[in-house]
Amino acid sequence: MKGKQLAGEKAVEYIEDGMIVGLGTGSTAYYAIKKIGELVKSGFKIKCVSTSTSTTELATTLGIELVSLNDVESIDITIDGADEIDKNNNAIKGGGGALLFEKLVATASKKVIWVVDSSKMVTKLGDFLLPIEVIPFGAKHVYNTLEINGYQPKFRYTNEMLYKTDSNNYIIDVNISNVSNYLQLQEWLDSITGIVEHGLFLGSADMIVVGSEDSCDTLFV
Ligand SMILES: O=C[C@H](O)[C@H](O)[C@H](O)COP(=O)(O)O
Repeated sequence: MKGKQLAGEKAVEYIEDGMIVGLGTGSTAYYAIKKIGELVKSGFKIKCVSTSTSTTELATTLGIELVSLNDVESIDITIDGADEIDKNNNAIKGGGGALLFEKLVATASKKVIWVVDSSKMVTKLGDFLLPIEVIPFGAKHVYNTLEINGYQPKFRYTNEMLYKTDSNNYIIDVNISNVSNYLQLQEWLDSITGIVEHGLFLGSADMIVVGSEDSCDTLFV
């Protein structure tokens, strides 16, 4: 827990007064958002774009001004978590189901900082299942395609109900531990009708802040 806090809070040091800031989702981004709340209380004038309803709720309680992604030209800096990051700066994201908005916000950002504890840094992606967001219509057919191709798909459930994203889509989690060419996998997933987005974020961060028990390292990538 300490590593997440150290990383989340460290990344906030890169925010300057007047910036437009992308707010990630999850238990590490949580610490960054709390710290941003303190900046706002101290007088910083920043506007933020949220990546999920849970982040919107947190930011609102902290008095952070939120704007729609549609209402900004670009985002100066985004701070977001990740589920796994390999040595080539490729990540799996979406454990919390926010991958679609997170990818849209990251794409619109001039600088992206991933904040993680050291357990998220891996040699190879794939211990964590890759989340794939699919529209409900025909979702079983997308599932079948993933299954036939060996990805051991699992529909995500919460409280015994199919999990629904903020866009009311389903998540299918797949096993990519046998994959070595992520670019090829990305291209293939992007080509499947019914897949809205997936949690492969290939080389899309500018900086990674890795927290451990008592310190954190900043990697510029
Ligand atoms: O959908 C959720 C996001 O991609 C999170 O940033 C990711 O799952 C990491 O979350 P946490 O910091 O809670 O481990």
